[in-house]
Amino acid sequence: MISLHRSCFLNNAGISGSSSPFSYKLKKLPPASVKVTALAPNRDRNSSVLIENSNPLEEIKEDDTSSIADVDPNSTVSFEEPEVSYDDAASDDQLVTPWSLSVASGYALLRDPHHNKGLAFNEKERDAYYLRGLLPPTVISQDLQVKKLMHSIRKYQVPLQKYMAMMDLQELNERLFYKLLINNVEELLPVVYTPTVGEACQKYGSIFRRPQGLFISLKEKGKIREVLRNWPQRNIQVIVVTDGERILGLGDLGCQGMGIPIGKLSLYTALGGVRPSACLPVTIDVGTNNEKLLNDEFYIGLRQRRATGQEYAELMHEFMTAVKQTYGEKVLIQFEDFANHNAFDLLAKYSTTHLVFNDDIQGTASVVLAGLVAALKVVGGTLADHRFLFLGAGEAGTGIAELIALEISKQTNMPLKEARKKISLVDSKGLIVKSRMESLQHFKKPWAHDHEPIKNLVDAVKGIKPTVLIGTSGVGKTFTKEVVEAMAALNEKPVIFSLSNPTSQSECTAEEAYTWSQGRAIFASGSPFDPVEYNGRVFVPGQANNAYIFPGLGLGLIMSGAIRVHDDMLLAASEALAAQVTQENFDKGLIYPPFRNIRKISAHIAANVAAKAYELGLATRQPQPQNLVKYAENCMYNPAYQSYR
Ligand SMILES: NC(=O)C1=CN([C@@H]2O[C@H](COP(=O)(O)OP(=O)(O)OC[C@H]3O[C@@H](n4cnc5c(N)ncnc54)[C@H](OP(=O)(O)O)[C@@H]3O)[C@@H](O)[C@H]2O)C=CC1
Ligand SMILES: CC(=O)C(=O)O
Ligand SMILES: [Mg+2]
Repeated sequence: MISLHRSCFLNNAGISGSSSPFSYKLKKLPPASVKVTALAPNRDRNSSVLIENSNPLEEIKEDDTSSIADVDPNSTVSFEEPEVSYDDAASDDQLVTPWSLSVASGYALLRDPHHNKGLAFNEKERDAYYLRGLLPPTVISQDLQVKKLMHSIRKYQVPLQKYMAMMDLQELNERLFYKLLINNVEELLPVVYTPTVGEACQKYGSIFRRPQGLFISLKEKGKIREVLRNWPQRNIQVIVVTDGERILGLGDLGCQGMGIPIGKLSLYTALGGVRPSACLPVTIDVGTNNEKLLNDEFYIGLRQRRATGQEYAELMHEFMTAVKQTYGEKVLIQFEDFANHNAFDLLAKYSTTHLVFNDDIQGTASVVLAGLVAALKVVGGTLADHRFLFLGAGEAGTGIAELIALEISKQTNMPLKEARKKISLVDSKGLIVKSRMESLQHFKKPWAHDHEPIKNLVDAVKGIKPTVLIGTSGVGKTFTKEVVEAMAALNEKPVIFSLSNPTSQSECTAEEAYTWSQGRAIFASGSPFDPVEYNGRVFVPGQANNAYIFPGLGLGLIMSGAIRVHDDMLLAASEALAAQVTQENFDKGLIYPPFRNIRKISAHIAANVAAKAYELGLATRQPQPQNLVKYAENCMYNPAYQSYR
């Protein structure tokens, strides 16, 4: 018996030229004779790779379990016929082998999302791969397919329907999904990402169809390496992992948080060019404290309250260890949407042994710093000349605050402790001040300044007199008219960021920010808002979302073979992003470049991050490419269809 794996079938590099959906050259055999059963996926470790690898990012190891080079590429191959061809041929009391695999051709090829091209299969391919009759006679281009799909997606009125249509497409035809997303990124980002992904997570139990990532629950304790081996791809380069406890500003969604890693990784591919087969979404399920979900008959996760303490730590540790053992030291792990009582500790624990970063703490910090640096061109002064006030002192709030302080300290040689004094934070109990020190969580302590206690935000604005107000509270409508007016009374051009997601949790809307400040606010938000017309002028709000940063940051880490994430890399990412804002953008009120240029932006971010990795001696890919921007662009996955020989 032969074990087969589809990741080996095709070079995923997105290069033009021809390849075959078979990874070996089969002499023409009818589809039935190329059907095989596998003992279990990928247990055979003694193989090497047949296909030429032209993507510098695609490192195929000698012992890559996903290849089938032990099959003579020039021979006519006959495979053992499966005892049971189809699972549904078995009666209830018969045992079946659930992992029978078929080589992609004919009907199966049309159902293989990695190789399916639908009506774009040309005449030759239709002959070669037994597709005659399975498709109507028309052959159309990928561009026409994109046009047609956009047409149908635009017909849906309900965002969740658009989301489901996109997920269906991803499961049907992966390249078309990415082509569509890349070509229409500004229109489709709110569909596959915030705000719609939030609703999708809330309803994930009802809309769940097929697994798009790995669920690792307490039931899998002691078996996580086995679970990782069940995933069909081997050359994983990026993992986004959540435990679902703080999904956007929507709270604990347990196992249904899976929508977030899936969405983030779609952006790794579409925005950052990391190939889809290198991406692994993971949800760690330790239960949920969400009563509504626990009582929901359609809930798909463990029906128990969250495990904590040692039980939680042990599962996470087994996961982190298994990931490194399975994919090697250079696999990037992005922590996403963990609650802050775990997020900071996990980051501190694993940042010295693994290539990890926390997107909510560090990615967010990098994107916001970029927006602030760009905003200085409009409001004037240096970072050190400004005063910053945050509503929300959790992961995003303290993460951003720390990176701003670090940058001020670097720019001015001011001690970090001094730089922090320019930044104040308000949490659910009021301004963070020294007198609260004893009861503060550890990540808030550096922000406990000498100041009298203040209970509410308006009074904090009046007392601190900030030039910049940043919302990271996860609570909508907290930048009231009074708050925005207080900012506008203090500043000619108040900088106001409402970062909380999804839209329902935004501290204020773009319209509110512009209207209440009489069109003077420099505004950006975590979830997108439409342009606003105020007093005959159109303001285009920027989207201050870590989606600008993590795809390029990840690409830079991968392409340099970085082994650790360093704060200076976040500063490098931030600097590259800020440099992409043009005068034309500023003229429209934007402090971020438009997402439609995101692949170019990501290439610049990746190059800056990689350069920093080389400078810090943290890069292992040698020699350093001369032109890192070009190198980044060449590394990027291109979703154009490949021609099959
Ligand atoms: N735009 C972007 O790219 C990103 C946006 N976010 C968004 O930021 C929000 C917060 O995320 P995160 O920092 O991880 O969450 P955390 O839970 O870590 O922090 C939330 C903070 O807000 C405070 N808070 C809650 N309610 C209030 C209130 N009514 N008044 C004042 N403070 C309040 C909490 O106070 P206390 O500590 O007292 O409980 C806590 O300090 C989320 O909506 C998330 O979607 C996050 C990451 C990236
Ligand atoms: C954007 C993001 O990471 C969040 O809202 O959590
Ligand atoms: Mg997040």
